[in-house]
Parts: sequence; structure tokens; C-alpha cells
Amino acid sequence: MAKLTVEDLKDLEGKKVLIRVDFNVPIKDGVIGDDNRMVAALPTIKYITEKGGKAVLFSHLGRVKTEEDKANLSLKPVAEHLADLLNKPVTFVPVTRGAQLEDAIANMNNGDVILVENTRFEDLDGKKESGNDPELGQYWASLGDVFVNDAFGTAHRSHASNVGISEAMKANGKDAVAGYLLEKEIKFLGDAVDNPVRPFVAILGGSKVSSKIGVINHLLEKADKVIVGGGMTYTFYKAKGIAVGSSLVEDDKVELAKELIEKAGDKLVLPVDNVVADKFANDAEYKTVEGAIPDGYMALDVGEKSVELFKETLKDAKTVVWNGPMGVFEMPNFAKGTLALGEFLATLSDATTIVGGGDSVAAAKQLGIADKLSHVSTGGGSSLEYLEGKTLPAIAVLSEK
Ligand SMILES: Nc1ncnc2c1ncn2[C@@H]1O[C@H](COP(=O)(O)OP(=O)(O)O)[C@@H](O)[C@H]1O
Ligand SMILES: O=C(OP(=O)(O)O)[C@H](O)COP(=O)(O)O
Repeated sequence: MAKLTVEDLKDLEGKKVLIRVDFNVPIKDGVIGDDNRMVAALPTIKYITEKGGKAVLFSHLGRVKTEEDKANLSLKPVAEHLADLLNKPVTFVPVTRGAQLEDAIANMNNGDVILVENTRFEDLDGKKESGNDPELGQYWASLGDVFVNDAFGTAHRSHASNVGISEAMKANGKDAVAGYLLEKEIKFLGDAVDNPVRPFVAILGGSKVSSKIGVINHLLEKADKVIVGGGMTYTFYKAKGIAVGSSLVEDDKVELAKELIEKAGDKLVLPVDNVVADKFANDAEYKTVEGAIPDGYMALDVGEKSVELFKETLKDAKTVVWNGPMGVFEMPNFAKGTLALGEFLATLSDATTIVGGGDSVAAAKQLGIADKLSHVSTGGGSSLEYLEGKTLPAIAVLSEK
């Protein structure tokens, strides 16, 4: 990649290294749920501290709108969990600016790690973080010698703690570089889309066409085949004149679906059968039907023949990008299509298999196949924007090699 990375940083001994991580992880009653994003950021933190750098970590957590939100959105439990993961002390600084933060940094020894409080606490006083207030970016930048961005999950945001710090660092004649996680995400997602080993098959699912239009459009240009499943399918069915019963349909996107079908030609692969239910519940009465969805039924999963068709489409693929479940995978009776597809992907050992998108990553983990895929992205919105071909502002701003 054409951006400077941590490995381009020479002589980190004693340097104050500001690192933006995405530790926006689920927390319930002070306990961290899925810590994948934290684990994924460890190589960068370890590299810097092992070279004698002083690691000053910044992250947001959730969206801070009121004073009351602060009680639930402190990064303190995250600092404790990070100390466990690193197996060394992590100093938590419960403020985002001022003497307490500056003193904590001044008192660091080489190899120490501190985690600064939730950057979005700065949103309470005029959206300084989310609005990329230049004074805030400049202030944070002034605390360090170099800035490392390893927060891929936040790379589609233009905030003070990523874009603002980077701009200020560069204006001060210092560098803003990519961490290992950011580099890895760009390598997998970027190569898949821009330089795929072919055949390249994209699998797009999830609930709505409206949230995936950009991705479908972009991947129709890049991929050899595009499999569409999940709730989006039935807007395409309607566009083709196939009855949809009470399935999820976006009526205002039917015309667009017609255009996409036209554009796609034989690239587009839609389900040929579906599991239909008499209500949106796991205990619904259900059956599998081919083609038209009967009145009074909604399609909640793809059927076995569709799975066979998808496997046939995927069997020789060398690059696969998967975004979005094939059905309502949260309900066990309607998780089978997603499960079968995920298990098949896990067997494609000659292919680069990439999963991106919040729910698809959750599905891959729930199904226990995440370890068997080549790359599980830590970004939901950011991976989607990347797959749409958009420029992610927090990456674009980093120093060039
Ligand atoms: N046939 C369907 N009908 C209704 N909802 C569906 C259907 N198939 C999948 N979904 C829902 O889509 C949601 C995921 O969609 P989305 O957020 O677009 O995916 P992702 O987060 O992977 O990008 C899941 O909650 C799933 O239950
Ligand atoms: O969790 C995140 O987004 P994601 O759920 O789309 O992956 C990122 O941390 C960005 O958070 P934001 O969408 O509140 O800016």
C-alpha cells in the first residue's frame, strides 16, 4: 500500500506514539462481549511497545449524546480487558484532555500503555470529536511524536481522533501512518475488489436492498458472479414478476432492482427455492417452496436447492466476498441456508474467503466458521463503504510512502 505503515517508523525508543484503535466493543454490566476488535489491534500495540515506544491509545465507544450516556460509555472496563490481553498494566486516563492526561503521558516509561477516555465524550460540548473540530485534532496531535491509525472499523468517519489528528500531525511535519490491522484490512478487501484472483464471486445478503445498492452496483462491475440472498431477494423477485407473499419487499426499490437485473445479465444468481413461514417467529409453521411465495407466507431463508446452486457457483471460485446473511439466521429454524453456505465457504481452501459486515461476521462466529475463512473484517459500515469503492477518509489522509 502506498501509505506509510508502522514498519516504516524508525527508532521508536522513547517516542510518544498516539494510536487510534477501534475498541467500540459490546459491553454488558461491565463485561466485554466480542473482543475481536481488541485482539486484532494487539500486533500494532505490541510492536510499538516492544520497540520502546510509549503507546497512547484513543478510541470511541458508542454514541455519546447526553451527560447520562457517559456513565455507560466509559472505556475503563476496556482498559482492564486490554491489560489482560497484553498481560501488562494499562493506565486508564478518565479524561480526554487537560493536565491529568498530559501528566499521565509525561510520566510514561518506555513500553508503557495508556488508554484515554472515550473520545466521543468530546461530543457533549459541540460535537468536537464527531464534527472533527480542528482545535481538538491539533490538541491531541500535540501530545505525541507520531500518529498510528489502526481503527479500520472507524475509517469511514472523518472525526478529530482519526482524520483531525492525522491532518494536524502532518501540518506539524510529523507522520500519520497505518497500523497492522488497517494494512491487513486494506490488503484483503482492496485486493479482492481491485485485483481479485478469478473467478471472483460475491455473496450479498441481509435485510434491505436500500442499504446494499452501492455494494451490489460496484461488485456487479468487479465480480464474475453475484449471489443475492436474504431479505433483499424478494425485492428482486417482485422486479421479475415472481409472487412474494408477505416477504420483506422495498416497493420503492423495485424499479432499481429491475435496472440491476438488466445490468447484471447472467452474473446475478438468485435463490430458486425458499423456506417460507406463516409468521416472523422461530416457532412459525414453515415449508420450502420453489419459485412463487404463497399468499400468507413470508420467505425467511433460502432453500436446499438454492444452497446447491450457490455451491455450484462457488466451487471453483478463487476469491469470495460475503456480506450479509442468507436468511433470518438469529432464528435457528431459518439459519440453515446461512449455515450451509458458511460451512461450504470454510471448505474452499484454495480460495481467499472474506467476510465483512456486522451481521455476517456475527453469523460466521455463531456458526463457528470464522477461523476457517481467510479474513473476517473488523469493520461493518467501513467494510461496506470499502466494497462500494468509496474512499475512506481516515485512510486517504495518512502520510504517503
Ligand atoms: N428473508 C429475510 N427476511 C427478513 N429479514 C431477513 C431475511 N434475511 C435476512 N434478514 C435479516 O437481515 C439482517 C442483516 O441484514 P444487514 O444488516 O443488511 O446485514 P449485514 O449487517 O451483514 O450487512 C439480519 O438481522 C437478518 O435477520
Ligand atoms: O462499530 C462501528 O461501526 P459498525 O457497527 O458499522 O462496524 C464503528 O466503531 C463505527 O462506529 P459509529 O458507526 O458509531 O461511527
